[in-house]
Amino acid sequence: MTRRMSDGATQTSASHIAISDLGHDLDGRPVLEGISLETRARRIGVVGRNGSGKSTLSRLMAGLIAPSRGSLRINGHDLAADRKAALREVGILFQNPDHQIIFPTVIEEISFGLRQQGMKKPEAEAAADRTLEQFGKAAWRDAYVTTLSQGQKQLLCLMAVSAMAPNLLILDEPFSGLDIPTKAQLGRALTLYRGTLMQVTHDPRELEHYDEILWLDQGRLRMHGAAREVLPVYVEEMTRAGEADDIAQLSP
Ligand SMILES: Nc1ncnc2c1ncn2[C@@H]1O[C@H](COP(=O)(O)OP(=O)(O)OP(=O)(O)O)[C@@H](O)[C@H]1O
Repeated sequence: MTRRMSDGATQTSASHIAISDLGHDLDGRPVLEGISLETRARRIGVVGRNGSGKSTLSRLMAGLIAPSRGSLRINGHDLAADRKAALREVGILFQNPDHQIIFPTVIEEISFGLRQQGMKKPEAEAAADRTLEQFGKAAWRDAYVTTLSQGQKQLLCLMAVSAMAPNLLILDEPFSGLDIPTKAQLGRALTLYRGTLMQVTHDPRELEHYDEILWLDQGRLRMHGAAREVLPVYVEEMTRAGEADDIAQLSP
């Protein structure tokens, strides 16, 4: 549950994710099927090959789309049906920050989500200023977004979702395309986050210190367990697949 403290700052805590027999169709074709899991882990990695359904699962978890079958609850809420709960419970970061940023300046962008959560403009700007301070980026306040690099835009998106203090933060490959130092700096910023983090990535090295891994394979949950159990099996299978030539196969 998110709690607002006396100084106006918010505190987040770990989330309870409960998924039962979840299935989802896109263009009349099942892209997720028979997914059931329950977890209260704080750091969850999602792996799987291209097209295995990772982004679709992320969007379902964030309540951006409703499942075709089964149920999905975050801290007891059906987020696709309850947009107010979704704004409070979940934040999502996508791969391309340009798809996420809508305002011309940094302070407007960070304040927007807070206003969506019901804050008045001065209160939202004060909370946005606190977030900028926490990240050591107070100097960015009035900067135009167009002057930021891709990594800086991604950090802005991270600050904007962090300001909303969601209990579940979903990262859908936000670090692909960033250089190594920028990745490291964003990674450090994430360690400040106290809620549940779910990160989609193709790079198992990013998940070594995570608690649990979900491995999706052709829309099904192939494995769910501790990182030390799942990652070695996943890496071995991906290495084997890399030695084959299944990229040559076209879908019917
Ligand atoms: N808008 C859409 N309409 C129809 N099919 C879609 C749509 N978006 C995705 N798909 C299909 O759904 C399946 C799962 O896609 P999804 O993007 O969830 O996989 P992914 O694991 O995130 O892939 P990647 O690693 O390439 O990002 C794929 O077969 C994809 O082609």
